[in-house]
Amino acid sequence: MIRFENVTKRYPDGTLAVEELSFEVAEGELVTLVGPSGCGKTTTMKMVNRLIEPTSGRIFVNGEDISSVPPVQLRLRIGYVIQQVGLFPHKTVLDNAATVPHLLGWSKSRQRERARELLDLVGLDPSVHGNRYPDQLSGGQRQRVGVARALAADPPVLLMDEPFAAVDPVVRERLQSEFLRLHSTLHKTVLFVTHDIEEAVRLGGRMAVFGEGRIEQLDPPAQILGAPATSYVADFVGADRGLKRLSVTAVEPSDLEQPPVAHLDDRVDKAAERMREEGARWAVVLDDADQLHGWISAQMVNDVLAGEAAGAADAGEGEGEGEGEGTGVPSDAVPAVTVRECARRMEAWLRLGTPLKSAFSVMLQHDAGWVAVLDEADRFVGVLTPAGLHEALRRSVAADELQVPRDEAEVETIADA
Ligand SMILES: Nc1ncnc2c1ncn2[C@@H]1O[C@H](COP(=O)(O)OP(=O)(O)OP(=O)(O)O)[C@@H](O)[C@H]1O
Repeated sequence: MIRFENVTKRYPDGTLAVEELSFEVAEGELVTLVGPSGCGKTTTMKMVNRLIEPTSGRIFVNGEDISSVPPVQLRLRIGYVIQQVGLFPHKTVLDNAATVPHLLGWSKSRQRERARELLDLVGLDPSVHGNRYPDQLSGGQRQRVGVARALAADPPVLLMDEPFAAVDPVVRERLQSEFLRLHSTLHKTVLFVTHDIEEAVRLGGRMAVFGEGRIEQLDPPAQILGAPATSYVADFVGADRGLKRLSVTAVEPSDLEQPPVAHLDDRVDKAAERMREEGARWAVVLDDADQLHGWISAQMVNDVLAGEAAGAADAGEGEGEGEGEGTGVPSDAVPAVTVRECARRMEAWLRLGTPLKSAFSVMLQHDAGWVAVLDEADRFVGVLTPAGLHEALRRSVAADELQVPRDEAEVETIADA
């Protein structure tokens, strides 16, 4: 959708901002451009809508060499969002959002309708915010209007230059999530410039790490963090790249452990037997529909059984029956207690595909040594433990290096030595 062919930009004062840049962004792809200040990210982006003309080389948008497309016409096809939104202060939010449809000569009612639709899409209520002026909005709301305006004429390409840099971290994270949601439904081709590696990692289907005037690596974030192509990239993404990688590595079935499973209506002594056989100290408890209910521990079961046995022994005293082993009562005198009566609820769960970072956060939040993992249909598929999480991360790095699926990557641990 966007293709750079040997593009160089030298400014009139001799500064070489971009040198022999060649790369391609596929239709519907979101590529983040990240790198230190002055490395040429903005120059690269502004050449796509001809705010800056290359010194040499060619740029294609949707197969068309843009040097032959008049800039104004080109810009109507390319949405553009910048850090200092640049909303017209004397125009209402609705009129700002309708800027491009207005330029395209749409009827007034169609412009309005589209502006309302877009405001809604970016999470602003048109009936509340539509008639306000930009200075009556928060910074985050202004950015949303900027995104709405860029999307109004449904351009296939979106250029975003540090669009969320001026808002506080909490609002930024929310805007990022909303933008990801938007991107997953609208499938625009997006070039997104940012200083912030976390943002580049979170948003980018691929991320382009810029060195001086050139791309050092253009790969999915997980690969950049796991297998940086050069020492420059490794330094740039930082020594904590393993931690950053947590947010782009998804929980997969091969990361999970399979503890014993008990159902609510099972007898606890049977569940205890299963735990004993598998050498486990606890079991996951599922309901009749195989959905997560919670857990039981061997200790909880033993306590219940001992309590029931003592009760039965009291009730049986003086009746002259034979004694059962250990508990002092006949085993068939122990009433059938079900798992339902001693299971505990478990709230710590997540879905397959959740990033490991969120999995870790759920573990910490629930103070749990494991979290249950469910599939799309809410069926229990296994548990993730802290050790499993660590191994998942290491295997995903190894898998990227070997270019194999994660479940085929093996890693050695000190415990194996
Ligand atoms: N109009 C200009 N004239 C001369 N040099 C320029 C001009 N605009 C940018 N540059 C230089 O070109 C280089 C690349 O600038 P550019 O703005 O593309 O970098 P950037 O990676 O976007 O930086 P930042 O993250 O700080 O915005 C820098 O050295 C910059 O000083």
